[in-house]
This record gives sequence, structure tokens and C-alpha cells, in this order.
Amino acid sequence: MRIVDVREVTKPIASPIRNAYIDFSKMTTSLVAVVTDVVRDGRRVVGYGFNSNGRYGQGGLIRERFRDRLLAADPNSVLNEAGDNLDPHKLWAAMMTNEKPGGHGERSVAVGTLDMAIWDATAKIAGVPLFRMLAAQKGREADPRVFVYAAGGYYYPGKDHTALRAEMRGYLDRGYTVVKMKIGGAPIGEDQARIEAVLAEIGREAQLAVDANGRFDLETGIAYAKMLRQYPLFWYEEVGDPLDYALQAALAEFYPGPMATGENLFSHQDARNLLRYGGMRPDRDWLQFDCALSYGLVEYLRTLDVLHQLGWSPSRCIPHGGHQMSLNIAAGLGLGGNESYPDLFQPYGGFPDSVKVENGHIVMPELPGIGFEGKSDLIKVMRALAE
Ligand SMILES: O=C([O-])CC(=O)C(=O)O
Ligand SMILES: [Mg+2]
Repeated sequence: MRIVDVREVTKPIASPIRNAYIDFSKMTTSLVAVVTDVVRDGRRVVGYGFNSNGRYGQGGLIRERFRDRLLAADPNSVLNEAGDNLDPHKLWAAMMTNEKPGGHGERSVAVGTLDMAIWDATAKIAGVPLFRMLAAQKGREADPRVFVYAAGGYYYPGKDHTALRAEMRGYLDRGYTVVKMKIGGAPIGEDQARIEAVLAEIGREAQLAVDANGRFDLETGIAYAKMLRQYPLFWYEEVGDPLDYALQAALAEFYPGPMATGENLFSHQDARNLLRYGGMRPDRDWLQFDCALSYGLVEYLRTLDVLHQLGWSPSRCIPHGGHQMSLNIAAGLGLGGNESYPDLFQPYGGFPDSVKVENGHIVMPELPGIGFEGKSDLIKVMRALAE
């Protein structure tokens, strides 16, 4: 049993939207395929992966370093103990050979993308959904019912309150009970009017989260906190620079409600620093580390260990990214839920075709691997790469 090929291609996920920091007019993702010599149900097992929005495709790093290390590893050295499957932890170590610690940069995105494909292949070789495999490995009961929320509310040309309200109404109509919008890309008074328009639209049917995408300095973050705390928000997200733990800690004095952050922390060491120094509150705050940007699930398991050591429950994690990989982790390892972008970043985001959002939750179908085969537009693009 071995990996015979690793393919990669850069794909556009561009759209005319903008958050407080970047626009997505040139956004790309890396799509990768890990091709094995294993056959299941008459078909060669191929694992697929891609990175989340927000960082760009990582073809250069994958081609120049990580792909070759996977292919160069002695096939017997990267099998599990029983010798009947690949071992994602050993493959991860092979990929990270001769990489210094710290400075996580974007190699964490390249590795996270390949790691997703490796776990997909591994669960397909085992013939089980990834979430069931993860739960079994941890001696837990899987819970296929997962909370999901609808992320959107971006800025884009010509988007007035009517369009923003219609977007949010669309999410409610599709079964979501929490919706998210961007702030920090307009003056505070304008953002407040946008928030009030959305709150008037959703009423008691749903809750609203707001996301500043790391735009604010402390003074602005506090000014927004004072404005926002009069509303019953689901959370106030990524207020300041992701690595400014002192800023995050200071905000707690001005914002008693839930806050969320972590999507731009790419290692368990950075996650640990957030929990050590960021003043995050385990009874109400949310952690958004996204394995597809941060060295994959092998590393995310280390992050969950850090959480455990520092007194945090995995149920405080609702990852960024809206991909099926995090849905599997949520269902298998007891996370609090997952992000979803109902109208964006297709075909990569979202759920298998048979899945519907009901009362803010989805139920995972019983598909081997991550479940990409259940999403027809996505698997078509994937198979074009490798099958
Ligand atoms: O706009 C983005 O970069 C995505 C984001 O922050 C989120 O989904 O929370
Ligand atoms: Mg965010």
C-alpha cells in the first residue's frame, strides 16, 4: 500500500466581495489529490483536499517541497501499526522533515491541504466516514448532528440595506439560526445602521455574529465594543491583529458578551499563546482555528490537546472555513459546530447534496472519507484532477 502520485492545481474562488481587510477579487485555492495504489469498490482510492478561503493557493510550496517528501517517504515507514492503512501522523512528519519551528507563514496552508487529502484517503481505505474513524480513534461516540451558521454579510459595490436584509432572510429561509456579517469596512455609524437593519430583519428567528477581520486597533475595537454590547450578538469576531494577544485580553473589560477569534492562528503553539495571554473566557468565547490553514488535522489534534490542558472544552471550537473536513472533526470529536458560506466559495464549501440545514443543524451522511463524493459539483472538479 502506497501513495503513487500527488497532484495539485490552483483554482479560482474569486468573488466581488470585501471584508474590512481584503477583497476576494483574486482569491484562489489549491486543490490536491493524493493517489494511492489501493482499490475499493472497483475504484482506485484517491484522497482530496483544498485550502480554505482567505489564504491563496499554495502550488509553489506543494510542488517544491511537500509533494516530493510524501512521495520520497519509504512506503512501509508511513503505515499504521497494523500495516493495513496509511498513518496520517507519520506522513505529516515526513512532510515536515527539515522544517524549522516557528514562523508558520503559509507552509501551514500547504501542509493543511495535503493533510486533508491524506485523511480522506485513509478513511476511504478503512471504508468509513472520517467522523466515525476519528470518534473510534478517540474512544468517543460520534454525533452526526452538527451546528452550522451562515457567514456572509460582506461589503460589495451597490449593496444597500435592502440587499443585506434579503441576503440574511435567504439564510433563515434555508434553515440557519445564526448569521454573520462583516464590520469594520465602513465608518462606525454606517456599520451600526447595517447591524440594526439586519437585527430588524431577523428578529427573534436568529442571532447575529459580527466579524471585524482583525482590522481594529485597541481604541477602535473598544469604541465598537461599546456600540455592540447593547445588542444581543452571537459573537464579536477577530477584533484586532490575530497575534496581538494583549489587545484581545484588554477587550474583555469592555465587552462582556461572547467573542471569537483564531482563524489566522496556524499552529498549536499560536493557539496556546492565545489561550495563555489573550484573556479568552472558556465559559463564553469561541475558537475558530481552521485545520485547512493550519497544518491539518494532525496539528489540530495537538491544538485540541492544548485546549484540554488549559481547561477548554472542544465544544468551544467552531472552525473557520466552511468545509466538510471541519464538519467531520465536529461530528467525530465534539466541536461546537462549523462555519458555512451558503452563497460563496463554491463548489468547495457546503454540504453533500442530500444534506439540508434544519433548525441550524445538519446531519452528516454516512459516506466513506470526508464525504466529497456526495457533493456532485465538487467531486466533478476533483475527479478531473486525478481520476
Ligand atoms: O472574510 C473572511 O476572510 C472570512 C472570515 O473571516 C470568516 O469566515 O470568518
Ligand atoms: Mg472571520
